[in-house]
Amino acid sequence: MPKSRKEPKKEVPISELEKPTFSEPATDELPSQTRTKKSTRTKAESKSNGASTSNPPSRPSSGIEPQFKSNANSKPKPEPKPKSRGARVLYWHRTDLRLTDSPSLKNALDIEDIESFWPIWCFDPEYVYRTRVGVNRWQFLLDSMESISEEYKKLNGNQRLWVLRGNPEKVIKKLVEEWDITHLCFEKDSNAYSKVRDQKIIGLAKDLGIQVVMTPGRHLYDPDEVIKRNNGKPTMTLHQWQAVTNKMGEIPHPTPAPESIPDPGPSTLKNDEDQKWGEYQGVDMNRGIRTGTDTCFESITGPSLNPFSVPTMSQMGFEQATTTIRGGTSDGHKRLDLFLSDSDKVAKFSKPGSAPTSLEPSTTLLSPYIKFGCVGVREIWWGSKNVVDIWKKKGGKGETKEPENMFGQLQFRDMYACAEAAVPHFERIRGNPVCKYVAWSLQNQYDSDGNEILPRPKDEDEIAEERFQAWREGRTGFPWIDACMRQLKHEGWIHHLARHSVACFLTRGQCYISWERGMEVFDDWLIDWDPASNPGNWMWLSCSAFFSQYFRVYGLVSWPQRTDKTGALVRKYCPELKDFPDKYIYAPHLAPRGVQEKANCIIGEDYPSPILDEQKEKDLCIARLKDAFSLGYHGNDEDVLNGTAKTRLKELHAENGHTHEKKEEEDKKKRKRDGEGALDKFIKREKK
Ligand SMILES: Cc1cc2nc3c(=O)[nH]c(=O)nc-3n(C[C@H](O)[C@H](O)[C@H](O)COP(=O)(O)OP(=O)(O)OC[C@H]3O[C@@H](n4cnc5c(N)ncnc54)[C@H](O)[C@@H]3O)c2cc1C
Repeated sequence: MPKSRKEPKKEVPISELEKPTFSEPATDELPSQTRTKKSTRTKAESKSNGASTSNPPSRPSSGIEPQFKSNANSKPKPEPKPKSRGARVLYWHRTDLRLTDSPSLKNALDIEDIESFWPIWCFDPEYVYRTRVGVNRWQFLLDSMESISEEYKKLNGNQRLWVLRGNPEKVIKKLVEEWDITHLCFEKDSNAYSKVRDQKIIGLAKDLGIQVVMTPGRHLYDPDEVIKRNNGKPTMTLHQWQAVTNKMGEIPHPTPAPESIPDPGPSTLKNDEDQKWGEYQGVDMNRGIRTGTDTCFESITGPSLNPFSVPTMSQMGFEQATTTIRGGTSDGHKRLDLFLSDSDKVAKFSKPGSAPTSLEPSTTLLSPYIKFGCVGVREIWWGSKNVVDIWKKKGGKGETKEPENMFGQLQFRDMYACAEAAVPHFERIRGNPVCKYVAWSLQNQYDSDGNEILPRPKDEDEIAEERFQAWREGRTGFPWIDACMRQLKHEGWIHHLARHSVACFLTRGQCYISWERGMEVFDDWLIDWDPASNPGNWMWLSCSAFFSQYFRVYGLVSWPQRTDKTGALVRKYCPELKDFPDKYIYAPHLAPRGVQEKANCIIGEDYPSPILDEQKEKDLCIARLKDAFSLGYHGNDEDVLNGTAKTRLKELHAENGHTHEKKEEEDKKKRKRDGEGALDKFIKREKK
């Protein structure tokens, strides 16, 4: 019997948090503060920097004195400070793994009279087990954590990224109690999951009597503010987003990176032996890539020989990554600098004009660095703006405009964020008010309580299931699709227009399979996966929302040929086809047997025959989408929720002859009319 998906997070009973503890030996000698920032900013000024704060600081009475030890180079040991004076700040890195362009970090460092400061990362078992993340994204995250840790060390030899393991509520409670925390600061996120989590954290902070400073900074404008100004509605077009944000003033300039970081306070934590830091009840969504034992959660601080360290892939039980794209704020900034160093490229950046077929990325490849907050969006925006302004001053002409230029790209990202934050169930069809209803094959199924049924029951549509697997594994028999899917799996990134191609093919182009299934594969494999951009773009490509020209379908041969007639990407990712002549590289099944033999690749044996008839399926898909648009259902309509919409739509397809059977019949008639087979044609031609 398939089980229903567990709803997020189980509350941890307080009793469990208060079990007896034992002490772990101290590992670090802590020097005195190298910098205690005395901010002259008032609280009102801090707020005007976008931060929202909760609860005035009130010192928790844990009875633990701050531990200050002298620096080897410094003079006499300072007297231990009496409690309840300076601020003891936890800076919680979640969506930002950078020091530059971080209004949130700036607000944290601007807190008056900082006594101790810990930049932390909290590995949440919910994230580690419940979220689909492939090996390449894991590796990218770990790289990015290492990279920011190095940046902290450069600013203050006593600092690092303090990596903790466990449910954030449990971990934060423990840190507040043991490290005597007064402030918890983090970058605000606006997506549905983060909001629920943040409310819990804010409630916890209130109970613990600490102040929360939550600052937006992940987008050009705070999505919640944009939605508020849009009367609570999502922005469903770039034009809508621009109309609202045009009245919100200039995009803020990036805040400078800090020049120094205060010292941390104590660097030890008691390990509660019986505390289950990795407690999680549900399906491990990453079990497919977890080939080893996960030792990440054995204690809150990680391995005793290297406490608070960034875990390795093997400590998390994961296989090695395959991607060549490595994470980190340092690499991200190198990539940004490289882009900005070519002013012509920046000024004339044109997304539709870039090549999905090129072996080296023809766009910036900044998306994974933006996703993990290794690079700030305002740095890209203002960096590009300055370059274009100087270029124009020097006489440059013919710059590209929105939406195809770099500014348009960043705006699209914000537009999706402002849609996701305002739309319930943005990541699925059922219950999603902006998603048009199409009777796709392999849609998610739900039990009577509305919970998704997982693991998925076998779908009755076996052909669709086979097509889906072939698409996922890059063996559709269409080299362009297969090369893109294999590149995606291997590298965790493909060009935007390659994503268009594979998404269109899977959904409204040919396969007629639910975008939810394709989105899930991207959830697994993309290193730049984003909870707004991924479902948003899948809805766009499947004409479920944002875009509706369902009759415009990407050709499986003509489209890649537009930018590369030689098929370089196919030759790289489908090496079995590498010796085909250019003429057949995107359609090797059309090559005569002799050509196949010469290329050492027989279609149907060494490389699959096409899984479907491109044109026939395209016609059928367009016809069905037309039917769906005529009924005009959306994911939250009662008829969709109770299943009537699916039945009505299927009846309409049958009435209009938009079924495989009818199409087959028509084709047969047509063949008869035109003459069947090669011989008939030959006779006809002779008669002429
Ligand atoms: C089906 C599908 C799924 C996608 N899933 C994601 C995703 O999970 N995460 C993600 O970041 N992008 C996603 N995209 C959007 C886009 O493909 C990538 O942002 C882009 O290809 C990243 O490459 P780049 O950094 O070189 O982009 P560039 O062209 O250099 O653009 C710069 C930045 O602008 C933003 N951007 C550009 N286009 C888009 C867009 N259409 N939507 C949202 N942001 C955009 C990205 O942050 C990108 O890094 C998806 C697109 C499709 C068609």
